[in-house]
Amino acid sequence: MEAPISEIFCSVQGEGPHVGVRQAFVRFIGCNLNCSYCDTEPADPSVCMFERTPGSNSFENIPNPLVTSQVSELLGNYGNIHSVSLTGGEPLLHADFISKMDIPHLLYLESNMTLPHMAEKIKDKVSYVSGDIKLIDEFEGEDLVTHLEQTIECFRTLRQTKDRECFCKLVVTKDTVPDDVYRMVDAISDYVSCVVLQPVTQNNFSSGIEFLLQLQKNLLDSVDTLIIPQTHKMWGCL
Ligand SMILES: C[S@@+](CC[C@H](N)C(=O)[O-])C[C@H]1O[C@@H](n2cnc3c(N)ncnc32)[C@H](O)[C@@H]1O
Ligand SMILES: Nc1nc2[nH]cc(C(=O)O)c2c(=O)[nH]1
Ligand code: SF4
Ligand SMILES: [Mg+2]
Repeated sequence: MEAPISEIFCSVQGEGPHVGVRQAFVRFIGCNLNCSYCDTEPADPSVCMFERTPGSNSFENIPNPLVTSQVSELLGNYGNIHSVSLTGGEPLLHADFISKMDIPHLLYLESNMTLPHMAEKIKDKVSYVSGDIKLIDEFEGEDLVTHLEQTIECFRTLRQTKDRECFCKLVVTKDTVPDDVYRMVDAISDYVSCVVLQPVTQNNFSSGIEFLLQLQKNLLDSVDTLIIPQTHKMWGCL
């Protein structure tokens, strides 16, 4: 089983309720969405950039695609990691690969939650689910209804259980519509431990602090709600 991977590195989780834990990251190539705010540039698909020494900014180029045993071997270079973040791009596009991974670490899935059938394939392999609600202007009309239904189905499939932590992240921009947030959070609140409002990181987003605090105040009536920015960008780690 093989997959195209853009980078493998060891850093510190910069987002969500586990900010600060030491994690290895496996970033898969390819995404089924096109979020205007996406901070992940399309990589050179021919190579996987592997940072052997965490924080060294020194990368080895490994030809793509990689097989699962290669990923296991590369991850063996990192000690004392809390979990392995499977991200991208959209990792659920590579659910078959993920289902075949065999590593002695907990798996932390970072997903846009739009591929419920793929989620079904790995629901018993992942210990942490960081699921986004994508309130993006890519969808309208019937497509929007389908998108939101698939998101809810994904959260239902990957919901919090005694063996799997599941929380929701929602990137807040100046275009975020409060009622859309309240409606979607209400639909998935039974499946998650908490909701994280993640301020978009981009040059022109006005601080929006009052807006964020109002959203949090209203969401706290129904679900634990945190405001956590992308912290890795504050100190420049990967
Ligand atoms: C790059 S995505 C990859 C995983 C998956 N495709 C997703 O969107 O959840 C990882 C996380 O970064 C967040 N993100 C991407 N660009 C961002 C930005 N400009 N500001 C804040 N969060 C951002 C996404 O919302 C997601 O929670
Ligand atoms: N440090 C760090 N934390 C992260 N949390 C989610 C990330 C992602 O791109 O999926 C990410 C990332 O790219 N770097
Ligand atoms: S789903 Fe994730 S990787 Fe895909 S465009 Fe949106 S933020 Fe970027
Ligand atoms: Mg990132």
